Amino acid sequence: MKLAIGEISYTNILPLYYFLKREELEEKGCSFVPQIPAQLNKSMKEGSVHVGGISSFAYGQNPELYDLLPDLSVSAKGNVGSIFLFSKKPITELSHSDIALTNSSATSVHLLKVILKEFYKHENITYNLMEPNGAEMLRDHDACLLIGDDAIFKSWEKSSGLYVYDIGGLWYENTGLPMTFAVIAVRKDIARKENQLLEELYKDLQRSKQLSIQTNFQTMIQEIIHKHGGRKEFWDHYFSGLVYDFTEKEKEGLLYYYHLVYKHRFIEQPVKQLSMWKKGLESQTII
Ligand SMILES: C=C(O[C@@H]1C=C(C(=O)O)C=C[C@H]1O)C(=O)O
Repeated sequence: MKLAIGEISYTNILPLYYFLKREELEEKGCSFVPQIPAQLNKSMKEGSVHVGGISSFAYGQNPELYDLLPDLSVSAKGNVGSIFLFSKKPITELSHSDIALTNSSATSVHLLKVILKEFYKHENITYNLMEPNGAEMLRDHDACLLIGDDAIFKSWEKSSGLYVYDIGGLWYENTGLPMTFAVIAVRKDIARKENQLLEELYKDLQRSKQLSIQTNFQTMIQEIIHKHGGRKEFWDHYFSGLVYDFTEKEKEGLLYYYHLVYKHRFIEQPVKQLSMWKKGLESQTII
């Protein structure tokens, strides 16, 4: 296997993958590995997956292992629409509470911890990682955090008197910055060995992103409705809130996130630079 490509198994990343020429890539030695973010983070670190979307938090834990593919990310400037805290109490009253966290995430669980500590000054919160099942999580906890399709489906349930907070929105209100939830990373060892194939994949990811945007996500949305249900207006609104670029502004937001997760010691080393992959060359570190 030349290139094992990780594919986050949530709807949010689909625009980057939907129009890939999968068969051509497979003929050239690529394979696709669909997994939830927490599994992909692990597979990339261990080396069984070589390139693809991972939690931006996972890059921050091991920046020495990866380069980031330029102009690609899963980000939001404000509400993200699929990362929610469902709470029995208002968010201002969560000190001394018990919160269940989905075990599928890395970025959002730490983002929530940072928001509650840094911006709300909450103390003594107990966090428990659990399978992403909202009803189970809320049985013995004051609140639960869900991400991806699990969060979307839970948000469709009839209102049950819960307070619902969009974590991307809370980040933006407090920082004025976008938040990058997933980056597209490549292991540095593979980037050197498989540079040409990587270039082809990169071009194809860019093409998929462009086609998705040009077609207003419509072909993709038809298929999503068939698979998951939901109204066209819901999905139109969802994709209009997601950002697939990785400009200086997203980088600024991400570096500020790394600053805060380091400040609260969720990562061991500060991350002040991002190492970007560059076609045909050694990676470049940018500030
Ligand atoms: C936008 C989202 O971002 C996801 C959140 C992740 C995390 O919290 O680790 C990882 C990958 C992203 O696909 C989402 O959950 O819908």
